[in-house]
Amino acid sequence: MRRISLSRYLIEEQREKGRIDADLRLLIEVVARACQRISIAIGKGELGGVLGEAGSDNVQGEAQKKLDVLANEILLEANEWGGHLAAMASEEMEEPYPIPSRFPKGGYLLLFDPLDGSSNIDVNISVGTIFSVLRRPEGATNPDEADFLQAGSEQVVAGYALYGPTTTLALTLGNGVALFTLDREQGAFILTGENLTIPPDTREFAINVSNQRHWEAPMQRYVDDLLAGKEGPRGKDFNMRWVASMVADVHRILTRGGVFMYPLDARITQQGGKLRLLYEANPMAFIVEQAGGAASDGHQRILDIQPQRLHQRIPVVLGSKNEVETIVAYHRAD
Ligand SMILES: O=P(O)(O)OC[C@H]1O[C@](O)(COP(=O)(O)O)[C@@H](O)[C@@H]1O
Ligand SMILES: [Mg+2]
Ligand SMILES: [Mg+2]
Repeated sequence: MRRISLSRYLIEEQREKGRIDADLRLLIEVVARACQRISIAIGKGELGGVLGEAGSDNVQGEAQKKLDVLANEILLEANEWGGHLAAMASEEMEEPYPIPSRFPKGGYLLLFDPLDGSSNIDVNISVGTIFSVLRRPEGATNPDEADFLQAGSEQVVAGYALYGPTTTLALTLGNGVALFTLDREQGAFILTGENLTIPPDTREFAINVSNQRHWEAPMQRYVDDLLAGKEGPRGKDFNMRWVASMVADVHRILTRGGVFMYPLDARITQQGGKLRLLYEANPMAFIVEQAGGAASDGHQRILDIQPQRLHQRIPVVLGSKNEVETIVAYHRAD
């Protein structure tokens, strides 16, 4: 079997297929290397002193874990000097991070959720990193918040690393989704899947049902109908999974189908939802669509939403296409 490393895959994408330029190739390589470092830190767990609270809050008022802070620093440090970026934005930082003036600047913007699934860190359950790449708008030499407010359909690259029993990297350059597995001995990501495809139909859903009483009526009705199984209006039994790490739940869907939902909740109406549009919903929506799935906020395609704020949150429904369409139909009927 041909062993294709991420580096070789990217060089072929650049040289033979002309899909990416040298800066984008460097950017993806650097992010992947940062994810390897994060994977190593997570693997050390208690022995590396990386578990527990950092003792600070992020911009969303959430208590930061040591690993939230560490993963953020690793990504910033790895990406600031290569000359491929104009600025970065992170779930963990209030303002965009400008490239320090001592380094050259490039034509791309990088956005990330450095550590997704924070509540799972201390209990040794899979967590991840999610990233998204946009073009720097023309003339934006020192990009500010407004320059990051681009619809998800403008993303040029999106991906995630999943730190599970194995560390995997899912990547889309806008032409399907490829999957890489970290070879820990070699220190390299190796191609282990191409053109990942999410089956259009499913019998598996992922949602935090403990919030049911706070959801809007269409979502309550939909989940009631799933739980009614064979005897209910759907006429079939459904299985449920909820890792509480979006990366892990989305990865399962990419592997065997399913639908993932984090709906609006009466307690968080003000903030618009739980998940972040720019760091979580958009990159995952891009990946899922590239694998033949769909992603909606219940009413419209996530990738069409024009962001208003850097840390905007939205409801998320994504996964198997026909099931996402069914959920949208429940919302339409309301
Ligand atoms: O704890 P809950 O309410 O089930 O929420 C779980 C969701 O929150 C998240 O952990 C939010 O992401 P962060 O850990 O990056 O804040 C998602 O990964 C996950 O799907
Ligand atoms: Mg997250
Ligand atoms: Mg996070």
